[in-house]
Amino acid sequence: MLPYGKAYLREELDRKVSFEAYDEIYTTVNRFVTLARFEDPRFLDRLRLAQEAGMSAPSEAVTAAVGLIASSMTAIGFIISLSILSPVLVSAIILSMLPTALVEFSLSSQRAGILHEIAPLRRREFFYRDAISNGRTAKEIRLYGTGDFLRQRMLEDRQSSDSLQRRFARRRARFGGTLSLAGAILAGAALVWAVHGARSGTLTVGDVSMLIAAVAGVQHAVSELVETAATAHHSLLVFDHYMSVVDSAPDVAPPVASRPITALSHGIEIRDVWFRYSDEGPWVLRGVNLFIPHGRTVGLVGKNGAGKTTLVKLLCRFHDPTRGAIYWDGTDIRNIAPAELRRRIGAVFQDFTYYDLSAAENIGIGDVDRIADVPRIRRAATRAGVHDVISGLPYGYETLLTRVFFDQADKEDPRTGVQLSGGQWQRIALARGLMREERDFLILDEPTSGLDPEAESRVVSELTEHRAGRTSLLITHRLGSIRTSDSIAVLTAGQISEIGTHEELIASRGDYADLFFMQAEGYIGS
Ligand SMILES: Nc1ncnc2c1ncn2[C@@H]1O[C@H](COP(=O)(O)OP(=O)(O)OP(=O)(O)O)[C@@H](O)[C@H]1O
Repeated sequence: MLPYGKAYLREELDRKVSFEAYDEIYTTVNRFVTLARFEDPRFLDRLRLAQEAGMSAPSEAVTAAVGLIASSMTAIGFIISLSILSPVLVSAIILSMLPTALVEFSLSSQRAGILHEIAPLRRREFFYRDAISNGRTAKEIRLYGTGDFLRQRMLEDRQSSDSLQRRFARRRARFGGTLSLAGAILAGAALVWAVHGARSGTLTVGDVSMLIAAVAGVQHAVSELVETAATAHHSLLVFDHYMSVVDSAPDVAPPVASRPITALSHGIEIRDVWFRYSDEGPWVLRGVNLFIPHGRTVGLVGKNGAGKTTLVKLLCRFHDPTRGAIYWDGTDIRNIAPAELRRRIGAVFQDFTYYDLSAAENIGIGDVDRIADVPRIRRAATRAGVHDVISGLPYGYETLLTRVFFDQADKEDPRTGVQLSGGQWQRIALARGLMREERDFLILDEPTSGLDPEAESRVVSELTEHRAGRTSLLITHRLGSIRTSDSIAVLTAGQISEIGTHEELIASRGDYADLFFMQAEGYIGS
């Protein structure tokens, strides 16, 4: 009864500690305001270690602490009984354990170091594993026949991490073997001494048998004590990775002068903004100046890699400008709490997210406070031209947009989840961005790139109507859908090279006009 009760309590303690650690780590990750840490491989390695440590290290440390108390008590008991017979032998045994202790502690540090070393390998291994077994990559993998290539890469990484661990295991076995041999020699010497004592009459036969038992007992108890202490040491070292993540400093400096954000009334000004992703990297934005007046739509066009999406990231404050600043009605956005700023922005990103959730949740998540606001969700879906598609799904808005999960209620129903087409998904993402009806600033980064011409024309006219009187930034390569913008800016290699209305830019015969006519020719022929 008692062992079962003890095991239950231990497991319950493990569950509670792991749950808290699990919660804390993801709460910390959610607190990161910018994308910088998510783009830093060193941080991602630490996060992976912290995730593992958060799961195992707390319970290991608890086990080790409990074990430490138990083995200390056993060791003390044996030491007392042996010291009655031979205090010198006790001292010799304890001294002989010192090298073991030093070696064990050094090995536990090395083991923690190896975990750090293999973290990038493990992360890559997970990437390959996920790519091979993920429904979203299955098409390409099959078409290009890359399954074995990825599996090979995965196994290579696994072999590299295995070989690091094997090297450590061998070192440990070598040291452990040598120390055990030294212990056996010491125990042998004690036996010889005891036999000699019995012969000379200083020890009785009873003393000899007790001495043999006590030497073995002390050696076992002390080595267990050392091993448990080393395990605790290792758990603490690993736990350090966890602590370094949960204690991470905020990823943006607190505002110099925090200002409350007010409804946009004048406009958003990007003033001499320079940006590069790292100190060594090339400049992506090189002194961008752009004003987005309140109530107007500014279109932004430019070649691939010109820096359009980067500018969007700065507007949402996923990164801060390296030089220059962005002003919201004259207030530097670095002086506005990021969450407040983002509450006023609605956005549709080029690389939007596919959530394995229902259609309603996939849209409602655009304004999580209104995730249950069905009329608003339907309105957003209608504007994005996806209402009819959703209405035709087996469970309408409640249909899961994934074949990865079962909805408990429909476990037996093959219609439980559906897969949408690329363009339908894009309209879902657009609806998500339109959930924030009263937001001040709408950013649309390639919102119609995957739509068929009919859907595009419908969505463009819906969006034009929706944008009227609202402040928005529209980025697209489809110049036909940008011509109704109040003004259009051309971004060339990180700088605004042209700005004006569609008519002005066509008349000036610059890059925009070239791009526009090139596209138009593609449709009507030359
Ligand atoms: N996270 C990143 N780290 C480093 N460089 C990046 C990162 N994201 C983008 N870049 C680089 O910044 C430059 C601008 O990229 P950006 O995505 O802003 O271009 P874009 O104008 O939106 O292009 P597209 O029309 O292809 O979407 C590119 O050279 C790209 O390689």
